[in-house]
Amino acid sequence: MAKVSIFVGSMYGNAENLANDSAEFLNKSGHEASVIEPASIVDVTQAENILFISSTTGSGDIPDNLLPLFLQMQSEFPMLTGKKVAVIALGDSSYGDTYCGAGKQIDALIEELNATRAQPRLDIDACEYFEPWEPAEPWLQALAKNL
Ligand SMILES: Cc1cc2nc3c(=O)[nH]c(=O)nc-3n(C[C@H](O)[C@H](O)[C@H](O)COP(=O)(O)O)c2cc1C
Repeated sequence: MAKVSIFVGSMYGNAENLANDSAEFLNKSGHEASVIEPASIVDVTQAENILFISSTTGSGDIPDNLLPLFLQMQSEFPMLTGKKVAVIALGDSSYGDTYCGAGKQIDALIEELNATRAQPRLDIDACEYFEPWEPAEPWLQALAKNL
């Protein structure tokens, strides 16, 4: 059993729903997952394992509800050494170069913070999947084994 803190960035609820469904799935898989919202830097430093689930807004930007935490992580730079961290990015490939920009920014930051990647990032394209759960489920199944 592993404890997983889920941090979510969402404008219109897609990533939010996926975060809640992911917590339920991980709990059914025998882990102890919860969506932390609003989250502060202390939630990050105290987390055992972390799952970021974020959509992209604007032009490759991080949603307003996750941005303060992201900026705080950038400025305070809490090392994530020894923590297993994974990222699910929601986006839309019709946005071109900024596709999944928020998830990519988070992914780059956790790399700099020396996190152990539990899984390669999952990018979910709204053009391809109407329902993000479809690609997320097998990815979460693999994550549940890696925790
Ligand atoms: C105003 C707006 C801007 C967006 N900008 C981007 C973008 O730059 N890159 C991208 O991949 N997706 C972009 N998207 C697509 C969303 O990330 C995608 O629809 C996602 O599923 C929304 O999830 P949410 O409801 O959790 O915010 C944008 C969507 C909207 C409405």
